[in-house]
Amino acid sequence: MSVSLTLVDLLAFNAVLIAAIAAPGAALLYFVKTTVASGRAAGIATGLGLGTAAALWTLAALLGLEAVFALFPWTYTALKLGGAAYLIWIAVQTWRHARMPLGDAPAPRGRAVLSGLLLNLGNPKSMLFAAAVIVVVFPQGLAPADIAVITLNHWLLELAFYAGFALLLDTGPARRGYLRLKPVLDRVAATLLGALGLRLILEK
Ligand SMILES: NC(=[NH2+])NCCC[C@H](N)C(=O)O
Repeated sequence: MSVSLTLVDLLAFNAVLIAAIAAPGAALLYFVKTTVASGRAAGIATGLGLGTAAALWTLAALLGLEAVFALFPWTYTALKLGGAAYLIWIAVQTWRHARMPLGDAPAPRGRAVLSGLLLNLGNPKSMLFAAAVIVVVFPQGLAPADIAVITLNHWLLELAFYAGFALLLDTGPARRGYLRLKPVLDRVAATLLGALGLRLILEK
């Protein structure tokens, strides 16, 4: 027999999720950098990619797919190494372009969506995190409709968070400050992204 999802369950899930999205990490750093450098449309597109990947990890966890990681640990390792390589690649590109002025042409949005998607798909910890939260927050035996509601809720929350944050960040002073300090800020961002990539490789 399936039990039903309550509003309280969803609110609890959303509270944990907001804390996770807002916690500083590679995704947040990349989102902030893209928004300040390329504007709100590019930021929102990046958030769309990040949020879609994160919601897919939650869907996977709701379907119990973390068992795949337990059965075939190499799938986890492969995803993690792919994610790490991608982060390090972004870090190298960011470092190399640090001294270049920003072009007037805004970054293509399709690319921003794809970057966000790849960045969070290469973070298999997302699924383990979602699985752990789901076990605590939701009752056992969710119906397919509940699974759809939770996934859609997660996706919309991600979009709302990144869109709202992009609007807050994309201001004249933030952009002028960034442009003035671009060579330094890009290298700091590149170093942090590279370090996060290395940490992914080294951690158990
Ligand atoms: N729901 C998410 N967007 N999760 C991934 C992001 C985790 C963390 N905020 C980071 O910046 O790396």
